[in-house]
Amino acid sequence: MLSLYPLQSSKRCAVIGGSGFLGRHLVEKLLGKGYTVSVFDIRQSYELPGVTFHQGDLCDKQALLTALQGVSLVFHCASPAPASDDKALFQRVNIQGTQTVLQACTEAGVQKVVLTSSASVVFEGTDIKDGREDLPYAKNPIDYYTETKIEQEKLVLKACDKEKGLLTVAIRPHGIFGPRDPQLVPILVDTARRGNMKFIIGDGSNLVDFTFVDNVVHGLILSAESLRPESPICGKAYHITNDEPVRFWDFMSDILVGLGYSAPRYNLPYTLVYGLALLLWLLSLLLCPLVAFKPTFTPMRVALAGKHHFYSCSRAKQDMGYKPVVGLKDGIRRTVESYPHLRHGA
Ligand SMILES: NC(=O)C1=CN([C@@H]2O[C@H](COP(=O)(O)OP(=O)(O)OC[C@H]3O[C@@H](n4cnc5c(N)ncnc54)[C@H](OP(=O)(O)O)[C@@H]3O)[C@@H](O)[C@H]2O)C=CC1
Ligand SMILES: CC(C)CCC[C@@H](C)[C@H]1CC[C@H]2C3=C(CC[C@]12C)[C@@]1(C)CCC(=O)C[C@@H]1CC3
Repeated sequence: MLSLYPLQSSKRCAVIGGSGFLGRHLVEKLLGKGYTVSVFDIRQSYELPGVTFHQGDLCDKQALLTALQGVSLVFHCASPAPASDDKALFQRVNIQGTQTVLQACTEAGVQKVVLTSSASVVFEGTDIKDGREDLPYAKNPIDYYTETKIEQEKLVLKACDKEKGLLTVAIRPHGIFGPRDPQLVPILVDTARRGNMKFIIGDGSNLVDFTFVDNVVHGLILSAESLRPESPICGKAYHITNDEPVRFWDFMSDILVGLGYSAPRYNLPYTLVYGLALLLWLLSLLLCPLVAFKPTFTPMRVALAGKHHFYSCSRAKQDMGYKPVVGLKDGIRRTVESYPHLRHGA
């Protein structure tokens, strides 16, 4: 029963991965809503009044237990970056580490766990249009990141147990963007600066979701505040997007042009680029003991750039009243303005 730990304040929470892009936006919003926040992360990237930092690896249960003292709500937003492509690291952090997080939460008397999963858990490199949460998990995940995010989500949802007093939910955002994002805009600009953003992969008509970070934060907090024993959201996964599918290449062009770069113009056949990306990836695996090179166009990125992948968030609308708080155009404008150092010529 939830009354097992009555002394814990419902406004005291922990954000695991709170030094990262999404985690820090979440922490800032939580503070604004009157929460007291403990951040647990492998690194400390900022200081803020009202935040206690605990630096440590989430695979270390003792370190977690210290950070979770008196905490009733945990947001789990930590993961190695997809670009690392390090199988052992993903398994250790996303699978074993998540098991450790769940054990520590149980031992510390935490009542609610909100996982940041990913809509990619159902993406296998083929088109997804208006995908709902009942789509099966990818049988052939396209990379180790996706493979371990699937196992992580399963673990967290299975841990939901009203009798034991632990409620869990998984939020699945897609293509998060916004100020301070270390992936999407920096990789895009780096590729453009090297002269490799001239081409459109496929015919350019594929629709995808990109989600402004504030909308993800809104979905995370909404789910935490809706998570009660009688709520329909217990033990379930929810897509959280901007609910405005956009052509992948229009979105990329808006960011590039906004930052003073040219939009890609020439089309290349999807299968050709995907085949080349696969070949390069295999080569990088074979040659890694001799030379370390990381291809920009990985099979996952090519699939994301050339296929439809947009998701329905009607379940989140229905069960928790979710509605995006920032529109796509506004999100793109705010993002572009936040990267003066990445502008062309800067
Ligand atoms: N960005 C996106 O488009 C999407 C992200 N997600 C999910 O959202 C979550 C947040 O992603 P995002 O903010 O983009 O990622 P970031 O890399 O910016 O944030 C993740 C944070 O977790 C930290 N971390 C990594 N390993 C450990 C560990 N062993 N112990 C403690 N902390 C650790 C990272 O540190 P360090 O940087 O040193 O590794 C980083 O500070 C992730 O779970 C991701 O899978 C889901 C869908 C889309
Ligand atoms: C070089 C270009 C073809 C593409 C540059 C932009 C990409 C770096 C990004 C476009 C879609 C993004 C995306 C993710 C990471 C960055 C992109 C590939 C995720 C894989 C991040 C983690 C997730 O859970 C899913 C995301 C899907 C979209």
